[in-house]
Parts: sequence; C-alpha cells; structure tokens
Amino acid sequence: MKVFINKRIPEIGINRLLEAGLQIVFPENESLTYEEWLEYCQNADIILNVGGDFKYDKVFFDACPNIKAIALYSVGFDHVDIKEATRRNIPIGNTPDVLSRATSDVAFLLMQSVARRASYNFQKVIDDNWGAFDPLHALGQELYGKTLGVFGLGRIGFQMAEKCKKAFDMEIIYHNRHQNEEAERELGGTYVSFDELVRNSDVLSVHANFTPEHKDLFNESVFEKMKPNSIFINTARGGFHQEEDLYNALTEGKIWGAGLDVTNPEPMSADNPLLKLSNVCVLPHIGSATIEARNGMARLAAGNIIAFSKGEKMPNCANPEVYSAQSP
Ligand SMILES: NC(=O)C1=CN([C@@H]2O[C@H](COP(=O)(O)OP(=O)(O)OC[C@H]3O[C@@H](n4cnc5c(N)ncnc54)[C@H](O)[C@@H]3O)[C@@H](O)[C@H]2O)C=CC1
Ligand SMILES: O=C(O)C(=O)CO
Repeated sequence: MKVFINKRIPEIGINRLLEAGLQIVFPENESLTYEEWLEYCQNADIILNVGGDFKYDKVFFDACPNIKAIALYSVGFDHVDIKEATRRNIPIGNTPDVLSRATSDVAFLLMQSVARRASYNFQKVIDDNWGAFDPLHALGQELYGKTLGVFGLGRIGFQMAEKCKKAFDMEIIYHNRHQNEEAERELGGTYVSFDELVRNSDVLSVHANFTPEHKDLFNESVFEKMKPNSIFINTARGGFHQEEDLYNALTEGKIWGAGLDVTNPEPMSADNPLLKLSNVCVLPHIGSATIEARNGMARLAAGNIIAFSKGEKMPNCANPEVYSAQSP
C-alpha cells in the first residue's frame, strides 16, 4: 500500500513503515498548495497527515475515492469530518497520551509566563531596557492556593490540573462533557457549570476538543464574567476564543492576562495587536514539540497504519465506530 506523508516525521515512524513493507511517498516540496496536496492524496491508499492546513471534508473524500485510511500525526481531529469518514468506512487514527505531558507542560509554562510577565520582561532585556530595580514595576502575581479552572478535563486537562495541584496547591474546578469521578478523587477537583467555571477561576485553561459549534465560546460575554486578576490559557485550539474580544478584555482590565499556544488562524500575523500587549504570551503551537512526544506520535501514527495494512483495528482511532459499523 502507498502511504502519502506530507511532512517529514521522526525516523522511528518512517523506519517502522518501511520495515512493514509499506511504500512511502513524500512531496518534493513540503509547502504544498491545496491542489498539489490533493493530487498526492489521490494517488495514495493511506495518508499520514501532519498539521491542520487542509480539511478532510466531503469535498476531499469525494475527490479521493481511493483513500482507505488516514493516520493523523496529532491527537486533535477537528480538521476531519469524522461523520463523513465513518460513513465511508475510513478509520481516522490519532496519537493520544504520548503528548499529554508535553502539552500540559506548555499550558503550565504559559500560566507562569503570564503570571510573572515573562515575555514583557524578556523583551525589555532584548531591547536594552533592563532598567533600574523598581519596587513598583512589572509586578506579577503568585499562583499558590489560587483556583485553576479546567475547561475539558481529559488527558491533557488532567495533567495540567495535576501539575497545578502539586506545584502550587491550587484548588481545581472543572467543566467537562461528563463528570470525571476518578479525576475528582485523585485531584480533589470539583465539577462546576460553565458559568461557575468562568466566574470562579483565577486561571482558566482550555483543554477541550474543538468542534465548530464551540467556535468563539470564549467571547466578550464570557470575559466580562471573569475575575479581573484571572489568566486565560488556551493550548487546545484557537477557534475557542474570539480574538478581538480577548484583546478588548485584556486592554480594558477585564482579565489579567492571556497565554496562547494556539491561534486562529495559524500562524498568527506578526503585526497582530495582541503581540503588543505586555500581559500576553503567545507561542507558535509547540504543545507537543518535544523529542519524546514527537517520537511517540511517530510511533503511534506508524502503528495505526501498520495495523490497518494488516486488516487489524487501528489501536488509536478517533472513529472506532467504523469497526462496529463493519461487523455483522
Ligand atoms: N497545543 C498543542 O500542541 C496541542 C493541542 N492539543 C489539543 O488538546 C485537545 C485535547 O486533547 P486530549 O486531552 O488528549 O483530549 P481528551 O479527549 O482526552 O480531552 C478532552 C476533554 O474535553 C471534553 N470536552 C470536549 N468538548 C467539550 C465541551 N464542549 N464542553 C466541555 N468539555 C468538553 C471531553 O469530554 C474530554 O474530557 C486536542 O483535541 C487538541 O485540540 C492536543 C495536543 C497538542
Ligand atoms: O496533537 C495535536 O492535536 C496538536 O495540536 C499537535 O500536536
């Protein structure tokens, strides 16, 4: 079977695919236009997808009737129309768990960076503007004993909560699709309504899976209810926050600061007004960017493809219902 991989991934994944006798096709140039990407996909049986540049929607599936399986090099699958894939019996593999530690590390890093104004202070050093010791300037806030609100207490949200609990003895509240009793026991966390989460969090960290109906969920009316000392963190997907409303909330003192690893669109333009604010820290979607996580993702993506090529179930599948649909 022919596997199209749109961008180089760590060797461990490539080697596994080659050892399994699969044929790999890489593009000559990794910056593909939609048309070029589609053409590569049309000539493949399986796709190993890196990044979220192109959507796997009805138009794609109609244009690529030969595609039998897609292995995402990500845990998030918001760029895939899962219903459409399932309808066509196409399993969609993803890479859970192996990146939870790295991504929650970045949420934790952003939280502290914003609380201590790290990017603002770093910029001062770069600008040769260190200045004299000033008892009243660039003061941050301490996080000990404060309340962390997790929106989406899944694999990554849990690890963020665990770190905040251990490092700063923070109180954990969360809002999730379902109450997570095991997490409550381990973290001593409390399930709250969305409204309570927004009103009571000192740090509100977004970790849910993105779906179009939640676009701009964090908007003016939400920021309005947040505490003036609160920090908004988003490492999930940029679509969750309304950027202009976030900017206004930050400049009008409705919230203390924001840390973003994800924006909408990505990349964020260098002249984005958010980047001029001293209470904002933006990272270029590096949540899973560690050697350990990226190797793990390569291993899982290759494992999904190899299992599929042998007629087995993908071990990590975003639409396991494809398998029950196939059974008599
Ligand atoms: N910044 C980065 O580099 C990375 C970002 N991510 C993002 O993080 C997301 C979460 O990943 P995991 O923790 O592995 O997923 P997960 O599926 O383990 O956890 C997501 C949780 O969010 C909850 N949820 C979903 N929609 C919700 C809603 N509308 N309201 C309340 N709760 C809701 C789910 O019930 C689930 O518990 C991914 O989907 C991806 O978008 C993941 C990895 C790296
Ligand atoms: O896995 C994901 O969903 C990412 O965003 C990148 O690792």
